[in-house]
Amino acid sequence: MRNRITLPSPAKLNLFLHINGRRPDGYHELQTLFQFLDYGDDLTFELTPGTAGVRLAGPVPGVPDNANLIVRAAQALSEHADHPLPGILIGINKRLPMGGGLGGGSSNAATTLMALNHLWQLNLNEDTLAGIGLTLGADVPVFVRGNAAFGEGVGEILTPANPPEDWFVVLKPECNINTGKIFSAEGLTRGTPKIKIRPAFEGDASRYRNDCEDVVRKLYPEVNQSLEWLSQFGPARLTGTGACIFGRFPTESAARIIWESKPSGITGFVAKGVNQSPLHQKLAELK
Ligand SMILES: C[C@](O)(CO)[C@H](O)COP(=O)(O)OP(=O)(O)OC[C@H]1O[C@@H](n2ccc(N)nc2=O)[C@H](O)[C@@H]1O
Ligand SMILES: Nc1ncnc2c1ncn2[C@@H]1O[C@H](COP(=O)(O)OP(=O)(O)OP(=O)(O)O)[C@@H](O)[C@H]1O
Repeated sequence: MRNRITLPSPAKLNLFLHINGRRPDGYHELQTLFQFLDYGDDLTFELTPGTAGVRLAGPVPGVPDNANLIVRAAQALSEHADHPLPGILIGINKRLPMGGGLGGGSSNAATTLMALNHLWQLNLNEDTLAGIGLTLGADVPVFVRGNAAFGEGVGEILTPANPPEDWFVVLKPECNINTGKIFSAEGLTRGTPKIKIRPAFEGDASRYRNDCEDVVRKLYPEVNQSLEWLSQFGPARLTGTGACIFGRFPTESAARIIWESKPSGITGFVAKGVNQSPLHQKLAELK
């Protein structure tokens, strides 16, 4: 049994995102296709016997520790313990932009649930962890399950999928977008009819679309400009509610050529789409 583990906390892309309607509680019914990227944050978990509680080695800028999804995930998990828990120190190597639509905070929460379930020897099953995750954010369950998936409901009803594992150029226009603001925007496309998602969409990237894109382009000219630039080289899409956008390429070298020519001032990265989460790959190696 190790006392210290470092685990990946990968990004996700919404390869497509349809909004089918609004529920009475204000949340939106979605259909989406999630894929992971082999790029993300790293979290280090260290048991500190003789102490109690959860501490972060350093703060996430702009996020008070008690609002950090890592701390909230650890607290939610600790309520399922039937034995005293040793203290834990968590280090964060943050690479994913916040408010980027890459699910960074949700992914951090899922990595924390998986890591502490192991280190605290709670033996909770995946269904229980995904259920705890959903109380923290709509995107947490897919990171707990670890398979590329069609998502329905608010993204928690998941059917494993196998989209092509292409390479992506991910660009982060210079703005942060609040998910709640986009979902409450007046002109948001909310009435896309539900599709039978399984066979038709998985491999047909030409049909991918994101219903948040029109509203985000109008509210954030930086996103509009970046989409216009990237779509010169093929279809470019928004992930989640933005601000990040992505273009897909069949090889790493094709993606890197476009990356090298990006306009100055835009940040981002090149990464491979993967259908098994890097978190689950690492956990399988540790077993
Ligand atoms: C856009 C996606 O990233 C697609 O994967 C997710 O649906 C967003 O997931 P998330 O960031 O975990 O979102 P949450 O933290 O659960 O929700 C933030 C806010 O967005 C709105 N929200 C979110 C998800 C959803 N299906 N309908 C909504 O209306 C709600 O006002 C909510 O208070
Ligand atoms: N550990 C964390 N890492 C990043 N953000 C966090 C964390 N904990 C709490 N947050 C809060 O969550 C907000 C959303 O962060 P996140 O990185 O998940 O955005 P996102 O990529 O747009 O997510 P999504 O795709 O789920 O909308 C941040 O603006 C921040 O206030």
